[in-house]
Amino acid sequence: MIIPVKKRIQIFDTTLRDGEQAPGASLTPEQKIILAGKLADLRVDVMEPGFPVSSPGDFAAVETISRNIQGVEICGFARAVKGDIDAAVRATRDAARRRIHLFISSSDIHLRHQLRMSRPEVVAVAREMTAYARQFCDVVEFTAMDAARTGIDDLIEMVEAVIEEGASIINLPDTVGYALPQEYGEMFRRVRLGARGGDKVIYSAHCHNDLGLAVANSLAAIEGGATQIEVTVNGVGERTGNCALEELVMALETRGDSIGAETGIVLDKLYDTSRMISGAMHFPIAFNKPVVGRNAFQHESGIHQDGLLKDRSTYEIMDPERLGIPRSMIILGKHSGRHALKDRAAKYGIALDSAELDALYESFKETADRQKAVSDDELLRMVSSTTGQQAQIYALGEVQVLAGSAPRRVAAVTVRHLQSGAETTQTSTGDGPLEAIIAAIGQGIAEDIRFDGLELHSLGSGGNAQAEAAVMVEWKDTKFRGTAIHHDIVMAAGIAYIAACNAALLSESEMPSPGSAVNS
Ligand SMILES: CC(=O)SCCNC(=O)CCNC(=O)[C@H](O)C(C)(C)COP(=O)(O)OP(=O)(O)OC[C@H]1O[C@@H](n2cnc3c(N)ncnc32)[C@H](O)[C@@H]1OP(=O)(O)O
Ligand SMILES: CC(C)C(=O)C(=O)O
Repeated sequence: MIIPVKKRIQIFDTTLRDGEQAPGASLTPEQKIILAGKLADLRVDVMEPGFPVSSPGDFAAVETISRNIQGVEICGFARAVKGDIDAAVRATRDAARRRIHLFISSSDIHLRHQLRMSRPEVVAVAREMTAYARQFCDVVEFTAMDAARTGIDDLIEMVEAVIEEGASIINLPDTVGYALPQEYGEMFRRVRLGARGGDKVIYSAHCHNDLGLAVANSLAAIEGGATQIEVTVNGVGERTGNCALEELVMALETRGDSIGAETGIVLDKLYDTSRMISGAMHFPIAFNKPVVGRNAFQHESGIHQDGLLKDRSTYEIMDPERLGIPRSMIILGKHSGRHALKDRAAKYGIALDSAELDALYESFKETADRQKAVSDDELLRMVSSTTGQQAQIYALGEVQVLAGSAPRRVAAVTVRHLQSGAETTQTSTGDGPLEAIIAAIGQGIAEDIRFDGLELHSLGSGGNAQAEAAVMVEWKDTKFRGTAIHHDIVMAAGIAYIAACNAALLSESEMPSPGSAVNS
């Protein structure tokens, strides 16, 4: 069998430059330095950590990243202005591999209204500044800003001029997210074939998402001959953002057979990197965001759940574990069916015959009709009341939490061991109320179960708002998860913690094997 060779696409990450230009996304130099390390671990090929002339902080960030981050080419961004180029050259001086990225507009709209220069003047500046940058740096990337709205002959004229002066990477951006895939790909083909020297340079695409086409346009550029794609993590960037790194990478990974291209990105770091960028920028990730959104691998509909339980490929085109996402998740809610209920109960070691399952299903649907989702804890209580089977080992009794301006928060909880009837009351403190309740419950659980993390989401808003908590624990080298929903965020976390401990302990019970360790 002949395996076709895939084109290697260079990933040029501009999260810390164009990504940071999104209103509200500004990062401190310290944050940029940490995030640059994460991007290097992700193995982006080129990193643009800032715009050195734009502020002393950005200069310092690019300078420190150039000195300390290894294994990635560092790019200094500059207008076609000597002062910008000088700053970019100085800031990237200590990088093991570097490039200067300079840009000037090419479209009539920008020439007339922004630069207020004639075309011959702009081409002359592009030429002169490319030659100037080449004096200091062997690798110069030139961007014809607003290329996608530029007449093809004008674009070719500018590209030929900068190639003559030594630019070896030509970026043709869709600066305002205006292009359609077919025309964007065609622009690359025409410049590549039409410009003198156009066959000797690397082509780069840089797409904005104003019409939701940034990824599609980037893929079209690859078809048109681009071998470098400029991206940002989570698609952050000016206005509606840039081509999202994780979406482009996974499109190539999933459909590389058809596109014939691949990247060097370390897939299992995608999710963590996405969360770090989201946290640092304070930009939440939409639930339905491709690849890294909360719902990307969560399923609530019975028919989909049934298919997934039989074989994941029925409704998932990517394997979440390859992306560093723990697993696909089955969420129990009003659209769920018997297969999912039976499977969830089995994961807690509870076998249900068909009459018990029918009774549970009826009670479940009544509850699910009134709320967004049904937590494991609620399900286990329904199992106990509908089947008489003891489906819980521990239960949370009285809870009191003191929060306020005092430096430490205090929690007192009663934990009941349902089988023995034993009860213990524990008190603990923490920097926040969540930390305090988690510590107090941990003291009340006799077994050595390690708390391994908490996720909180808000369900709804206003008077109906509820908190959904998911707690991960580790028991005998295996991870377990418990979820709970409550109007009180602290209670949601506490109940979810107990549910996770129950999941761990029930996995060892006499009842039939709970199947896979990390339960859905
Ligand atoms: C599509 C993009 O993402 S482009 C990058 C956009 N990013 C940013 O602007 C973020 C950082 N920017 C900044 O900190 C500031 O805008 C600076 C430091 C770059 C410039 O600040 P100022 O000198 O005060 O100029 P200001 O931003 O108000 O105006 C931009 C000037 O640059 C000119 N200009 C814009 N692009 C270019 C270019 N590629 N090459 C040369 N000149 C340019 C404009 O015509 C304008 O010139 P004018 O003063 O003669 O009218
Ligand atoms: C200047 C280039 C690289 C850019 O950010 C754009 O065109 O959006």
